Amino acid sequence: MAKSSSGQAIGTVAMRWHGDRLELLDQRLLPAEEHWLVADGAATVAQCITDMVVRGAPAIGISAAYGVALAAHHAGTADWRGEVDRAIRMLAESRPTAVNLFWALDKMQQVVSHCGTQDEAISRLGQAAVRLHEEDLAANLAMADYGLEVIGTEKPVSVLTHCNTGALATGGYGTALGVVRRLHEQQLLKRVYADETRPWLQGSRLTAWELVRDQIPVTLNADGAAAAIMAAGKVAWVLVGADRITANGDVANKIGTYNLAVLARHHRIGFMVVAPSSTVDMSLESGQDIPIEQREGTEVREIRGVPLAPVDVDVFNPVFDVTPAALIDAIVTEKGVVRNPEITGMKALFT
Ligand SMILES: CSC[C@H]1O[C@H](OP(=O)(O)O)[C@H](O)[C@@H]1O
Repeated sequence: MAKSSSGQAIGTVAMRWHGDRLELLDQRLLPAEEHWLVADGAATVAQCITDMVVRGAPAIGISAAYGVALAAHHAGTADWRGEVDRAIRMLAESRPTAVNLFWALDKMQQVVSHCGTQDEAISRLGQAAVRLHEEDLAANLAMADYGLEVIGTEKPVSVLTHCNTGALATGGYGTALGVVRRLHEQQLLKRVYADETRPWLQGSRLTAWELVRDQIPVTLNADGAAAAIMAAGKVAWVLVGADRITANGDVANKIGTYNLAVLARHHRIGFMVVAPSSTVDMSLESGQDIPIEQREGTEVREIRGVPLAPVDVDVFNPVFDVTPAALIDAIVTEKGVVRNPEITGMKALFT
């Protein structure tokens, strides 16, 4: 396994970087099977992103960065720069919503533009991808502390989460699930209620897997049970991640997040978005400008080939929705917290 800048092996529960290949835990098979795929080129990394072998906004950006490094490593010497440029374009086509992907590719483009030889590109792109990975992990840890500050340390709380925002989705600790881990470490977590998160089931298959594995108290619930959980006063906060945050503080996240924001406001429960600054897109004024990914209808009609609906029924399957800033109590980034983003937008932290 390749070494980080501190000389430590760089890897997480979901990805392992070796310099000439990237190993990815196939998240489509969890929790039943822990199977690793080996990506030895940018095309394989791009396909793994599209097919959601690896998913989660920060993890998408990190794996794409490694994909660019692989493109330099395996390029023919004649046109190595052209091959790297084509790899960047291919990776940019892999999924449309998580801005972390485009943020990471832009970082890698800047690095390669300063490289004169292929050897230099191989070395500097590999170092840049590792650095981007390490910085995301550091951001996770900083956000966990900010999230704890927002929630407070007076008494233990229970929270509700949606989708998966843990080590599987990031550089290795988690965004919203990083706050959960910090609460647990500080004996300030009573329980996590984890939405199963239809249709791809990131909650039941991934979040429950992570939390059970880490012995963090978790109760899995159907998405439709979230309202009853809130009405029963079982949770004090809803904690979610993000795939893109626009200048006015609107947030694109997993489909069903908007539902939770409306419910949380109705029940006077805190609604917190936790996302690194690589998720903030100041070039977009509001959430209506965010491209929302539509995926295949089979993801709703069936599970692993088992039909759950008539094979020819029409399906509406946007995999993200947009929560307006007015419904968000705090947006936690590694640079600090934006409280009541409806008032200031993100310009308080991002100029
Ligand atoms: C910290 S992960 C952020 C975000 O990404 C997930 O989407 P997907 O599983 O489709 O990649 C989900 O929206 C998470 O909240």
